[in-house]
Amino acid sequence: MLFRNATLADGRRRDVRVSGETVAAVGEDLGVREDERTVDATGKRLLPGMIDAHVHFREPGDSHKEDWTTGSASAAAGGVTTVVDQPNTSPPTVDGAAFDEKAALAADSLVDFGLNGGVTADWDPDSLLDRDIFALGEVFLADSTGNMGIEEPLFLDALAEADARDVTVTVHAEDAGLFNVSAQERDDADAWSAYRTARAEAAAVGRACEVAAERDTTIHVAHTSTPRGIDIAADAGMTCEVTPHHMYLSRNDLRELGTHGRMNPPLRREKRRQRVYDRVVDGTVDMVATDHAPHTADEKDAEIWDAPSGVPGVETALPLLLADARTGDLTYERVRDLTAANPADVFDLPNKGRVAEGMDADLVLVDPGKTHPIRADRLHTKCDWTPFEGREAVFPELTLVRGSVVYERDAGDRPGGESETFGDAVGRNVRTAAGGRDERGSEGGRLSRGDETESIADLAAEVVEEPPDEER
Ligand SMILES: NC(=O)N[C@@H](CC(=O)O)C(=O)O
Ligand SMILES: [Zn+2]
Ligand SMILES: [Zn+2]
Repeated sequence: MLFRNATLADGRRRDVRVSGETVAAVGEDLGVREDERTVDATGKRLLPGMIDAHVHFREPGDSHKEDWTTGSASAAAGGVTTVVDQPNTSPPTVDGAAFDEKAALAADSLVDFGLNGGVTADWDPDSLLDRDIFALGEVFLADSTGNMGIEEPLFLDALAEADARDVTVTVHAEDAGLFNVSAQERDDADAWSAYRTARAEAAAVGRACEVAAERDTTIHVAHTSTPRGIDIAADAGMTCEVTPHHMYLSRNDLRELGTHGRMNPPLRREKRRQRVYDRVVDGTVDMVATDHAPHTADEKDAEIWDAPSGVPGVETALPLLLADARTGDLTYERVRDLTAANPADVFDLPNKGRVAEGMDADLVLVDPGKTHPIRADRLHTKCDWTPFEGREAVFPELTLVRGSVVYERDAGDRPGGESETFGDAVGRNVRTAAGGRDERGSEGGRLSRGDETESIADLAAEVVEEPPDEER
């Protein structure tokens, strides 16, 4: 397959040839071969597929919310070519048998995948870490969907087990001891945000980074939602991700979203949202990951204290970022780094994340000139709703996973329209494909940052003093 005259993330115009599973050549005029499909990419952007390091595809146990077929179709249509599934399924992915059960289900995936291993009192590190897990996590330092919250001693055990086998640990950082219990007297949707305070996140991020640094290891902080949490992780030399809902939605949106806008960590004040967005723009944030957490609309239509936490997002993340690249709020290079190059570096996927010769042909073709409003009924997640209804976004026309077309839409049609087609379930475990954990480099691909870990204890202490409503 040959993409002719495509514009890459850095603005270069190039022909890109795909041969088998990889990018065979990137050049100025590669010449057309008779036996290959040619795509005229003039005026279009050809980007590396998104690596979404945080999704919940709900199998086994909750396939009425999502399954690997619908979740991965949603990913493919949104330009996501690798997903990382989290362990809070039923049963939870905390031992070798549970991992094997999930791995068999993931064979339905249209896109490449990683499967994380979880930590609970019942986990079995020996059998779990013997499998090709992607990372250990998200380790729940407070309860979220699945009630997998653990206490610090178990977290320390998990850090040691993972470090001994060179597995990265990812953390859901909230400190339930700092939740604002007085908010429980309220019954409006905003009460959830008042309850799970910004301070509870910052303190938990600080503490998790501190204990990791003391043990001379690193962690990746999942779904940071506050500027303070991001700064603490970055200053500690750790990595972090931000979700599209924390980039684009704030407590102001809860009037309209109601209980559908409940998630962990919750939506923050508008001022904090802006500062989170600034940190995505300036590169303090390492990656965008969706925390795609589907629940049905029926389930979400409950009292605020009864509704499940989580929103879908895997299909709309890259399209929303590309809409911002169109207006200039983000550069295409930043979008590439946030969605592909950085997750590939942080999680050690050397064949993914860039459009270059020899890399996996995980590619997304978009026409930056064409925006479409996000409509729930045109998305492919089983949960059938979106918190981003009506927002303009730039959807892919073509998505390739290791050279196979997994999603294609006629350039003239709208997303979710008649001319849309999906490919076969070609997805593979990215750890197994790389030859398993033992054969990967021992250094991992963590982004290097200054060694400023001494100040973490101070930062964490400072956070505990901080008044809850201060805008930091
Ligand atoms: N984010 C959420 O609110 N929910 C997630 C769990 C999680 O990531 O904490 C889910 O699995 O539903
Ligand atoms: Zn979480
Ligand atoms: Zn999650």
